[in-house]
Amino acid sequence: MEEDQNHHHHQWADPLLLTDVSLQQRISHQYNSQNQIASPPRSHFVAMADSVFHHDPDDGTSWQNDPISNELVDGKSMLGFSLTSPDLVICGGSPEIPKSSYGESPEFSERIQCSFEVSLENGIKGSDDNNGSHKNKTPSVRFSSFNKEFSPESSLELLPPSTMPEQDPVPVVSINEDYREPMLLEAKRFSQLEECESTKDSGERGVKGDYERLKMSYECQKKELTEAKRTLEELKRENQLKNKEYQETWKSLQELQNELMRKSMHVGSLAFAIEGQVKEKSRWFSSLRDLTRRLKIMKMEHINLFEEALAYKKCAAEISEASSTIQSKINHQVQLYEHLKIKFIEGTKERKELYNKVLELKGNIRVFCRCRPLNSEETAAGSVMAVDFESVRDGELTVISNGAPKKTFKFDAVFGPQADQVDVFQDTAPFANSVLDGYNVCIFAYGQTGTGKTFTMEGTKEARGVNFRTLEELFRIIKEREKLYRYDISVSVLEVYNEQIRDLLAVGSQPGAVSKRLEVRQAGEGMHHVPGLVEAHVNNISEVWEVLQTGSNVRAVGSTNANEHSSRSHCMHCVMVRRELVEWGMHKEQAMASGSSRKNSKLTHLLQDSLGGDSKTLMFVQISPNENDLSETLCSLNFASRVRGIELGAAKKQLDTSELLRYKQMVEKTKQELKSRDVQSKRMEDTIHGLDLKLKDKDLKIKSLQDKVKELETQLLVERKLARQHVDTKIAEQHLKQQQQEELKYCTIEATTWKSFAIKVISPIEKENNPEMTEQPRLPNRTGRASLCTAVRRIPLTSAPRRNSLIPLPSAPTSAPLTPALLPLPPCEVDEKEEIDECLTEQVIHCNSPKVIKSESKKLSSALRRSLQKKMQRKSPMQQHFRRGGVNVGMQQLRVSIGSRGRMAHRVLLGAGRRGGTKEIHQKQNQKEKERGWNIGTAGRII
Ligand SMILES: Nc1ncnc2c1ncn2[C@@H]1O[C@H](COP(=O)(O)OP(=O)(O)OP(=O)(O)O)[C@@H](O)[C@H]1O
Repeated sequence: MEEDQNHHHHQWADPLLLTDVSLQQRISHQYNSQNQIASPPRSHFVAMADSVFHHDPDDGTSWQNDPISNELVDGKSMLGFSLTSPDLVICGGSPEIPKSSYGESPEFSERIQCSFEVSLENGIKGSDDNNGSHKNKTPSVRFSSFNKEFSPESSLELLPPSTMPEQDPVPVVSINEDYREPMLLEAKRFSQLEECESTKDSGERGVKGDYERLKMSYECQKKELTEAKRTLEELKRENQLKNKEYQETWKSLQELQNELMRKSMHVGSLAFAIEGQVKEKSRWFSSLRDLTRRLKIMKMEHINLFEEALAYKKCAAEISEASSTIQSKINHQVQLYEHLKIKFIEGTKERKELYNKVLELKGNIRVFCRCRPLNSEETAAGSVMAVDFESVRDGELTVISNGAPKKTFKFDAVFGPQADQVDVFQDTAPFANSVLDGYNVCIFAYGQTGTGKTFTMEGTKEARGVNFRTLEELFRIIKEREKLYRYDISVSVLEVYNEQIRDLLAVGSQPGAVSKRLEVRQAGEGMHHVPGLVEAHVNNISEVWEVLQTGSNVRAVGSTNANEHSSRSHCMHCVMVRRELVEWGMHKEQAMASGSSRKNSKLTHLLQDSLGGDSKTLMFVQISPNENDLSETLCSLNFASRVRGIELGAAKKQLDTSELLRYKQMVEKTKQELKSRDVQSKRMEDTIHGLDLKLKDKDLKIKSLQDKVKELETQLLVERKLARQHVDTKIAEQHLKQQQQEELKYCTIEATTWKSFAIKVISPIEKENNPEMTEQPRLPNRTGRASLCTAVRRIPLTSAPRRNSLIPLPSAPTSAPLTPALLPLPPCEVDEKEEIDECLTEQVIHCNSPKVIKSESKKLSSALRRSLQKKMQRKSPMQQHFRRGGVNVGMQQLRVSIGSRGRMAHRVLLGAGRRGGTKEIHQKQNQKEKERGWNIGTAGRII
């Protein structure tokens, strides 16, 4: 812009210099030829950069010339200049300035190229006489601006006035440089004329001479005046013409100036717009850089994630391999476990058998003898002890009568008055184990009234009896075996009184109340039971206690001589145990009965199942220590001895103890093995569980990573697409703007009328999305001038060229080379489109370099070709033939013909009329079908 302005300045500065020099010459010439000027312009003219002033030093006034009329405002001078703008200087010219003087100006201006100040104060004839002192001064011209050829000290001076007093001073311009020749020549010519006239005057001194001289002078002046008048007229006319021309030129210049101003403004706005565009472009480039950087980062992340995913896949494969190994080990362990389980079951069975053998060795009916302590009354009465407890050892008991041992009894265990409930139960507990092993167990107490049967079996809250403790032991063992078995325990409490069975758990079973009559029945397998008896399910020992208390509270009680609170009845607690093997789901039902009993047929009937077969029986024979009860005691002990003696076979007792020991060792060994196997199996299960959890965690991680990779890929694709669209749009806009700028640059400034027309702007993106838009006819390119003020902007239809660094949309689907033979085929089906779409997607994702774009384009073309070939192959030759021949063939329309082997097959009946088309076409088609191995015309061919 600055250069342009300088250019314009130089271009328009020349007329200023031209005018100034011409003015200078004209002034010199005028004062030499006509010394008498009516109103001598004793003044100096100053030509400055922006205006020309006429200055009168006498009154100090200055006038500026009228730029339009080129006349001074007060009419004192005809000379003037106009400077309408800093760039444009228009010369008005004076009527006295001949045209020829303008011809010299360019050279002079070229040489000088400066503005200057002219001072003519002392060199003009007719100046004010009162200011004679000014005549001695030297007119001078001062330069105000110079190029490199002039130094700032350069000056242009007028010559000093003539020494002849009678003659008018002749202002002579002298220039102290070589550029003053034109002015010096003019001054020389004037001085020669002056010399000639002075010589003539010196020869004639007389009146005649004066007359003649005056006459000649008059004639001469007259002629000169006439000539001057004529010249003046011509100059006036010329001045008018010049004025007219000047006005036209002035108007033109004003228009041009206006146009220039508009253009300057337009250029300024364009510069502003360009600056904005440059900023926008830089912003977009920075955005693009940022996007590229992010893309790189995302690529790196993608690569890292991909590698991580691969590592995880590898890890998953390893885990899978480990899992399969573990699974095989588990299977092996499971097999081992099954084997051990079988062994365990066998061992358990063996243990049970051995245990039973041990019990059998000990006796299926075991008899414990328990003697209560003397009560307070007996002690107070000074009762004597009839039993010698000091000599009690190994189950032997000696009855004393009158201070001497009367009879010794031997039982499985003997508990004296000091033995508490815990001691008694220690030997009773193994029967609880037998109950859970599936044996019928019967525990009952037998004895005289008041000897402690109820105390032993039920006990008190502070000293729980055998019933409670046995059930407690049952629950303890159930807890131990809960992994192997599930047990269900129910309790029934009944009373046998006066040969009647009473359910103590039934509602309304209060003493004396009328209750439902219960009877003992025999089941199908010979088992005896009481139909309608309440069975209370118990899950823990507290429920057991409640049930026992309920039954105990409703027992029929009375008083005897020996027992103030005698129960007066037989009470029986039946505990039903149902066992279920956890894995096998087997069900077994067996029972335990306990009670306190007297000899009674009903009771015997009830205990029939528990007293025979495989059942185990424990009898507590309760005795009184009082010597007064000796006969009753001996009776009970004798009965118990018989019971024990009857059940214990002598042969069994004689079994070898070493064999029993060996069996015991085997049982212990099996138990240890089972325990260790259990621990091992548990460890393996825990390990497998932990590995399963790890595997699941890894699977979840892999899945989340895969999802993340997919998400990143999708995001990358979207961002690439957006960036590509954005950059394409911006490049297209940039391209359009550049083209407009180029058009503006090269357009000429001329007034031109345009017939405006609308051009639809098609962006590259629209063109991609609507390919048919590209097929619109292109308007012809305009040639010639361009108007700056057209109503519609001219926008080229050609889209901006793509950059290779960006991702171009593939144009293969429309530009793929299709051979004429392929063109008539119908468009691709959905699967082929999908294939192409896949190619496109793949291309969009991966093509980021020209090589890749080229290869992807090739891939796309080949995919298209493949899809079209598939399309051709998919249509069978027969179908193609029918399609080309114009025959509509469906399976229902085909006739079935019999082949050579008599098989039914579809046969095509093609009449010449149905095939359609000409014979030539038919022959060609036949030829093609033959080439493909099809012979439609063969009759009986199996299709
Ligand atoms: N081993 C013992 N230690 C302390 N006290 C006992 C013992 N045995 C019995 N007794 C007490 O003897 C009394 C009578 O006992 P219990 O009622 O159990 O006899 P019983 O045989 O059930 O009588 P019945 O046949 O008449 O019902 C009770 O007060 C009981 O507390």
